[in-house]
Amino acid sequence: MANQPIITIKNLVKNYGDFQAVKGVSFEVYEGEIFGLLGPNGAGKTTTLEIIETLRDKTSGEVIVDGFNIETDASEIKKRIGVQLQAAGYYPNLNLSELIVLFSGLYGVDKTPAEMLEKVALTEKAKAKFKDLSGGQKQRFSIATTLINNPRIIFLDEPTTGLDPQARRNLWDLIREIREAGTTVVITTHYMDEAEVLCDRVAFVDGGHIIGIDTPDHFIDELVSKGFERKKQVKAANLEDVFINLTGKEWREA
Ligand SMILES: Nc1ncnc2c1ncn2[C@@H]1O[C@H](COP(=O)(O)OP(=O)(O)OP(=O)(O)O)[C@@H](O)[C@H]1O
Repeated sequence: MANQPIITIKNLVKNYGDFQAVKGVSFEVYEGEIFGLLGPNGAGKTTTLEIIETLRDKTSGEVIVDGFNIETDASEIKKRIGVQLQAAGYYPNLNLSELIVLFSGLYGVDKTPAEMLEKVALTEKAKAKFKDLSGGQKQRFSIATTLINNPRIIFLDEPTTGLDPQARRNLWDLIREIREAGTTVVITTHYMDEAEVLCDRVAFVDGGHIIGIDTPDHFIDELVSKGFERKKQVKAANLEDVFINLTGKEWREA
């Protein structure tokens, strides 16, 4: 089946005063894929995402999301996407169930806390406050809130930063499940091992430009075909494997 673009970006530019953070980037995200935006700090990833999410104005260029133009149909785009809130958005006196009810009301949809919390393995935490969750649980809850409006696309900005290896792997499974259920996922991460196992395609962003876009496999094969060799002998396992092996595969923070 041909790849169907669900996001199309053409010549996107963002200036902050005299500084050009995004310098004319063009790319497509295909329907049903996990698409990664990778690159060093300050490369322009978050700025690009926030423009697509309708949270930030562009300076110039064209952004089409699920057939809608960001200039004329931002409200249609908002209905079709799920965006993670900053932690400050979770009213401290409400528990997870109450927060789901609140967000469902804001979106005008009829979602029960039980069904949303079950999706992210937080059923047991229905009465807990957001601030009392572990790092992994906070991320899972925040992903649950992106799904309330049945979005066509969700955007996850560094969702696994600061998580332990088990919580990280658990989040990968959750993200894969969301994709399997038909939602396109756009993610940023600084962990290349994560991008390699999770993303169908990745774009490398540097200095406001896209400097490469392909599947992780193609990027790696191309580098190897140019004669690249790792300096150090790679062992059959790494320290993360040791961590998982010693502490057990089950994550404990459910
Ligand atoms: N509101 C703003 N005003 C001025 N400059 C900004 C603003 N927001 C971001 N920038 C600058 O734009 C550039 C791109 O920032 P952006 O946050 O998009 O990068 P990023 O790739 O997401 O980085 P990180 O990996 O650190 O999250 C940086 O140089 C940043 O300092």
